[in-house]
Amino acid sequence: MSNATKSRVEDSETSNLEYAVEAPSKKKRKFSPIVWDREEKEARVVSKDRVLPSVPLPSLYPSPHRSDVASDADVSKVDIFEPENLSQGTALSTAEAAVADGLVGICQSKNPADLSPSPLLREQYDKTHVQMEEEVLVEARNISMSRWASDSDSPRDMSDDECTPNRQHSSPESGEFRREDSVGGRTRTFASDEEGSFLGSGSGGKYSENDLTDKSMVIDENDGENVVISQVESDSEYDDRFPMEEPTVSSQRQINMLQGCRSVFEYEKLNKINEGTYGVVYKAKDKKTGEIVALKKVKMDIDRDGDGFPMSSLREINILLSLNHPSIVGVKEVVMGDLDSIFMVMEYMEYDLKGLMEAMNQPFSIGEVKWLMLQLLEGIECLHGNWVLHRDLKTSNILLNKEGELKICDFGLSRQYGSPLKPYTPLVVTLWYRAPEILLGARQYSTAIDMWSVGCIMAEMVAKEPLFRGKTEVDQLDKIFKTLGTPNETVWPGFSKLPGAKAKFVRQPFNTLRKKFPAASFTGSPVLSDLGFDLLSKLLTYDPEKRITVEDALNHDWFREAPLPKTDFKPSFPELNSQKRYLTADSLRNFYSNKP
Ligand SMILES: Nc1ncnc2c1ncn2[C@@H]1O[C@H](COP(=O)(O)OP(=O)(O)OP(=O)(O)O)[C@@H](O)[C@H]1O
Repeated sequence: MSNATKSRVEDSETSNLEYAVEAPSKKKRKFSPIVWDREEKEARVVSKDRVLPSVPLPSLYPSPHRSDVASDADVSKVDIFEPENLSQGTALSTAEAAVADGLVGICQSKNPADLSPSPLLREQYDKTHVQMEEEVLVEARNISMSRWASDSDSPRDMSDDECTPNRQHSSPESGEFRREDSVGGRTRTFASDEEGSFLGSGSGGKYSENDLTDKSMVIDENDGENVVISQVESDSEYDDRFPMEEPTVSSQRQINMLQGCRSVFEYEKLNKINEGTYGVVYKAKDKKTGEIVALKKVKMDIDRDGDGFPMSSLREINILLSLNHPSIVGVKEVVMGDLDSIFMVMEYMEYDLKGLMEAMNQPFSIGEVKWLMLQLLEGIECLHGNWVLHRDLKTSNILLNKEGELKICDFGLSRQYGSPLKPYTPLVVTLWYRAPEILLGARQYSTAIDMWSVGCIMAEMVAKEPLFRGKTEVDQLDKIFKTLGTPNETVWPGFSKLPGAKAKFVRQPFNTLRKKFPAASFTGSPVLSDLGFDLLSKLLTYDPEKRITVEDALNHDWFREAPLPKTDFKPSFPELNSQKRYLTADSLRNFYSNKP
C-alpha cells in the first residue's frame, strides 16, 4: 500500500482529528477544458506523504529514474523467448524506429552502429514521426493556451497536484515535495478499520494550422471513433484571463536516434496473463534481479494503417513513462524482441478488479470501496491534471496487488487525438462504462467522461455487478435511461441537440437509482448511505458540465463518514488464474476450505 495514497485525509469540521490543511486554492478549476468555472472547495486536507508533480504532459522525455534501468543493450540474446521469431540483425532497427517515435531515451545501446534503421523502417519512422510531431504540437499548444496558462493556473504548477510527470530535464528537487510543506503544519496520516476508528496517525477527422490559433481544447469524436482536437472559446474575456503563450515544444523535443532498448531476453517468460485488444500480457522474471514483472507485448498488426508502429502503443508508452503516480501502473522500461515486437515492462499486479470481483463471493465492504475509490480517484486526478483522458476506464483496467494498492492500466485509448480507434474486437471494448454524451454522439467531450466511468465502477464495487450492461449502444442508453430517467433539456441543456437524441428511447420520468442502492435494506440489496448515494449520483449526472470533477469527488464527505476508508485492505485471494485473471474452481474451493 502506498504511503502516498494511504495518507490522503480530508478536512472535516466534524472531525476532532488534526489534518494537514491546504489553503483554499487560488487556481481556477482545472478539469474539463469545456466545463467552466465552479465554486472551489474551501479547504482540503491532503496527505503529508504525497509526491507531487512539477510539469505537465506531453512528455516525450524519459524519466531519469527509468533510463538507468536499461543501461545494457549488449546482452546475450538467449533463445528462450519466442525463439522462432528471433532476428537479431533487424531487431535493433525496429526498436530504433519505435524509440525515435517517442520511446526516446528509455533505452540505451552500447553500439550505435547497430541502430541504423533500414530504409523501410526509416520510412515508417518518418510517417509516424510526422504524425506524432503534429499531435505533440497541438497538445502542447493547447496546454499552454488553456485556462491554466497563467502563472498560477498553468499545469506546470502541477506541484500542487498529485503526480510526478517524469521528464529528463526536471530535477528531483523541482519535481517532488511533500504536501505537508505547503501549508499549515498540521499533518496526519490515517488508517481505519471498518467501524471508523483510527488505527494510526500520521472536427472532422483532421486538424489544421488554424486550429492552433484558438484558445481552448476540446476533443471531437467523429463517427463514434475518430477523435481529433478542435478548438472552442475565443471570447475576449478568456483572452484577458488566460493570455496565450507560445508553444515551446519544438525546443523541448529531442530524439536521440542513437539510443536503443534492452532485449526481452533479459526476462524469463513465466506465463501468459491475459490478452487484450492491444497486446498480450505475460508474467516474467528479470533474470538478473529475480524481480517479477508484467510484459505487455505490443501488437503490431493493428491501429497502424499498415505503415508504422501502432500509435495507440506509442501513446500508451509515452503516457505511462511520463507519469509517476502510485495509482498509475509503473512502466520500468521498454524492451525489444524480434523485428516486430516491442514489450513494455511493467510492475506486476496480482489482480484486476474485474477478475477479483468475479472471484469474490461477497461484495466489497463500504470501507474497502472507499479505499479503492480514493486510490482510483487519485490516479485520475493525476491524469486529468496532466490533460490525459483515460477514455477506457473499466474494471479490467484497474489492477490491484496483494498489498491492496490500486493502479490504473491500459492507456491505449488515451489521448488518441487525430488517430482512428480500431478495436480489435468490439466485444472487448465494453460499452458499460461509456458516458451518455459519447453514446449520444457528442462531438465534444472532456474529463467528465472518465468520471462517468468512475460512477459505474463505484456502483459495481458496491453491488458486485455491473450497473448498466448494454449489448449495443442503444441498449446501453436504454438501460441508463431506465435507471436514471430519460434526460431532457431541463436536466441536461443541449441534450436534444446531440446527434443520437433523436432516436426513440424508453420514457422513464423518474430516477430509480436509489432503489438499487437503498440506505438500509432487508432484501440484501447493496446499501449506500445518503452521502455515498450523493457521490454516486453526482458521478452519474447526465450533464457533463454538472458532473462532479475528480477534485470534488476526492473532497466528498462520504470519505469522511464512518466506515472510513479501509486503508489496510489487502485482497486475501490467492493469485488469480494466470490465463483468465480469475480464480479456477479448484483454487476457490481450496481457498474457502482453508478459511477458518
Ligand atoms: N502490470 C500488469 N500486471 C498484471 N496484469 C496486467 C498488467 N497489465 C495488464 N494486465 C492484465 O492484462 C489485461 C490486459 O491488459 P491491458 O488492458 O493493458 O491490455 P489491452 O490490450 O490494452 O486491453 P483492452 O482490450 O482492455 O484494451 C488486464 O486486464 C490485466 O488483467
